[in-house]
Amino acid sequence: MRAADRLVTETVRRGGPWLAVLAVTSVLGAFAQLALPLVLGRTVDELVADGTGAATWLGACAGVVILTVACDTLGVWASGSSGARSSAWLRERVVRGVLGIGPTITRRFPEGDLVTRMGLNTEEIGHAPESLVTGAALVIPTAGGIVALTLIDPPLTATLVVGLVLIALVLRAFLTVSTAIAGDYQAAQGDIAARLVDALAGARTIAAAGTADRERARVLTALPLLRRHAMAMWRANARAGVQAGAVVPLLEVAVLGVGGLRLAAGDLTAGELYAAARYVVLGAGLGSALGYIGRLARARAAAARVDELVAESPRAYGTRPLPPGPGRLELRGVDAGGLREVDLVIPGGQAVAVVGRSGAGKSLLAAVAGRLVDPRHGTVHLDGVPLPELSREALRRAVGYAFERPVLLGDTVAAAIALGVDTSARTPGTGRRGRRRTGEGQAERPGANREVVRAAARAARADTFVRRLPLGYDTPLQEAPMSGGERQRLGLARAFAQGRRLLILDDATSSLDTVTERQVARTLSGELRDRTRLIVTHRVATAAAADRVIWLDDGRVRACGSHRALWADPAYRAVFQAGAS
Ligand SMILES: Nc1ncnc2c1ncn2[C@@H]1O[C@H](COP(=O)(O)OP(=O)(O)OP(=O)(O)O)[C@@H](O)[C@H]1O
Repeated sequence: MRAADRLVTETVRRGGPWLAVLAVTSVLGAFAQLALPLVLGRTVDELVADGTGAATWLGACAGVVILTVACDTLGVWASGSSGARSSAWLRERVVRGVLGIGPTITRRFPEGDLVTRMGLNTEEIGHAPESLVTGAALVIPTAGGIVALTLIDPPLTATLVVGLVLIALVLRAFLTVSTAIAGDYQAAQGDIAARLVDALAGARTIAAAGTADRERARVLTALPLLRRHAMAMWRANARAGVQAGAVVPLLEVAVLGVGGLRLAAGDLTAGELYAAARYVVLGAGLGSALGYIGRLARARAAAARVDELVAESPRAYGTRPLPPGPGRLELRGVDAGGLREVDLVIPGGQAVAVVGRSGAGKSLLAAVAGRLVDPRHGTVHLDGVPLPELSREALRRAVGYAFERPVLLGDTVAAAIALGVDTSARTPGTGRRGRRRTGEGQAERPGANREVVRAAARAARADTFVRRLPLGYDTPLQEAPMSGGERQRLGLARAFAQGRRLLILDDATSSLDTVTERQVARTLSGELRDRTRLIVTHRVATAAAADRVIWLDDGRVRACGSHRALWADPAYRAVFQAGAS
């Protein structure tokens, strides 16, 4: 729990100035509470005596009550604001961290579980500032109670201290137990979210199979567990509440008994006895920290889950730029999960097809070639530079990826294509470069961006259907329902617009009709021929059109050569005849 506690502390510190306001109001409120019995006691004594000073003390009572209410009100505001700031800081950090790790994060954490950790759990940690500061402020009346009782009558203090030790033990045990229960509860929540996200991703399949009921049961598998944890939390709460609550009346009885005897003996005044009874209740008020401790327990449990994300090392980038070169790719002794001992040299400017049966490691090779995945062993060089030594910017500009099922990101169609585009990029096939606006020096020339986007869309044969959309390139993505092939073409356009030296197409033309695929193939071997092209494919025509073919089998390079030469091997032909399955 130590790492989780560190994360909670760090998050609390990010509450900003509102945290200070919360601390001040909590401390002032606590002192006001502490002062109330004193002023009430003095008022009683004045009234019992001649009553001449009673008005002054009544005024003091009113002042203390007003201060208490003001502190409470401002405290609520400050706790909300500091909590919101803390959560916002943590969310920013976690989202940045998770996105910085790259695609491997979803191999460790299911997507729904990730969303729960980044959403619900970070919000729970956001309650920590209030729980910690307000809870800690409860120590003030307790300490004040001890001091005041000591001043009134030292023997009464011993009674209070014994009661406080009992309450502290109850609270400590409650924190430990409820942190564990809250962790189990949150894990069950994550499980439900993970299954739900899977179900939503497969909504079409579920509808087609008519298995919605079965799916509902599968998504809610953890529901009984969730209930059990919730009940356990309530039981722990009730147990601790009863234990801490029982101490207070017992203490009161003990103090009133002892105090009564001392009043009879003339060692205490009636006002002092009244004040002593109030201070005991105030001192034992530590028991009301239960609510704060419950919230703190949930924050700690949530922090343990969020810390697992924060502890994942983000992908490290180097600082080197990419020197001029043709886009030569070299893999040496690469081992990565499903890939073993891969040694390859792909000369710059070649179109290389990657073929093999399903599961042979083609996508993994594509991922390693552009550093979506780092190999466990071995190195990948682009124009002589190991990929991890390249700066993020250099890598992003050099490598463009297109996938079989591209996810389009951005507000509009143009933005989806321009994702990650540097407008100094050369427009595909034109040799022209987009220009930056001079003068201010920061803003890109919008026209340049548009030029790159259009050229890339033309190269991917997407321009015609995009122009037919209601607002053309400015059509919001949500208002542009697209077929699988159209999405693939936008995915291709995005890759063409971005990757200046290496294009990696992972089954990225599989949904295109034959005519469009042929047109894209012509672009690849025509205006894009100056870039190295790594094309994962199941289609024989694509392999035949490539300069050479890498044939993968069970994670290893089985052969590498021209399609024509490889075709002589019946096992190679079988890769296509069997549909690579
Ligand atoms: N990031 C990764 N890290 C480790 N192993 C991986 C990774 N991605 C995939 N694998 C494993 O590598 C093997 C090959 O998967 P890959 O997706 O590369 O096959 P493929 O040849 O592209 O198959 P298909 O033609 O069906 O798409 C699989 O066993 C998979 O579990």
